[in-house]
Amino acid sequence: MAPIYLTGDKSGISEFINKFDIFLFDCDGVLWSGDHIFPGTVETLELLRSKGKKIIFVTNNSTKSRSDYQKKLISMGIPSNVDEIFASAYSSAIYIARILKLPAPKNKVFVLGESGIETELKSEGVEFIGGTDPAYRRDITPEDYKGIADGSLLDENVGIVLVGLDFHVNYLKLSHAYQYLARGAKFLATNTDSILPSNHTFFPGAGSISIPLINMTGQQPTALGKPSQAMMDAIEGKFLFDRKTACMIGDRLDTDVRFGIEGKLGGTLAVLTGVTKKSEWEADGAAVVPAYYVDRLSDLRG
Ligand SMILES: O=C(O)[C@H](O)[C@H](O)COP(=O)(O)O
Ligand SMILES: [Mg+2]
Repeated sequence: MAPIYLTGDKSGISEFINKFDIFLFDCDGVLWSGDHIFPGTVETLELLRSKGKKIIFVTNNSTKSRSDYQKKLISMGIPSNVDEIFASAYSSAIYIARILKLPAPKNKVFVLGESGIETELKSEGVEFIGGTDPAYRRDITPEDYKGIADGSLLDENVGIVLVGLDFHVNYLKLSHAYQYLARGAKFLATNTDSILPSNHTFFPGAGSISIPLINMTGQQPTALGKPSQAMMDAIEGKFLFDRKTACMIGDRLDTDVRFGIEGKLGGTLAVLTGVTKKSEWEADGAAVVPAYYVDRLSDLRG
């Protein structure tokens, strides 16, 4: 069924808003593009809150922790508290600590990613190496080749390799990560988004960081961000909402809209300020089609 276009349709917009009690908001490509907030975003969230709607921020961006995101939201004029924020670094930490629960000592994580992952792993008491450690932010040396090959530079307690968006990925980190996977470590990814919408264009996404390891091992990582229903279950478990009264708002079909559809939410709204273009769901046989769409989030202000 073709999605309902709401931009400029006042009665359609109020019918849409009245239909839902809770809105799950994607961030990159919907609220902002990098550090550039889209005009009218603050007012649109205020409008929904003024109508008693619950708002949860659900982002695949693992570079920040929930408290980092709270700071970013507040810095952009969006009042929020940590409890309203669900990010892929957090859902990954929960999965590792509370679901995977590998027996010690071989339960340490080798991180390919930024501080957001480290903060959330720490908050769940999960040990890790790699990540933002400056010891890995350098060129590989002959000593590295030798030490990696004979294992003297590897940590035998690493049982998991977790890959997220890493702005400092390099040959040395990939070499360590590969060795751990080759030794049987679990291959996890915070998310597999191919590109990152930022500064009104696109940059390599987390999914593009794990590709070299997929290529080397032939393994696919277990992805813990949208559209993973493990994340939806965790959100529902935390907020105890009726899925039929919830709507997922996002800029990507393969993560956000699919997340809402497979999560059996009452609705999905696609916003055309990020990754997905209308032509993608208009294509013959398009697998994922949103229920509604707007040109930009602020169109919900009518
Ligand atoms: O590369 C990435 O990790 C993604 O592009 C980014 O995280 C998307 O974030 P979201 O749109 O889910 O807020
Ligand atoms: Mg997005």
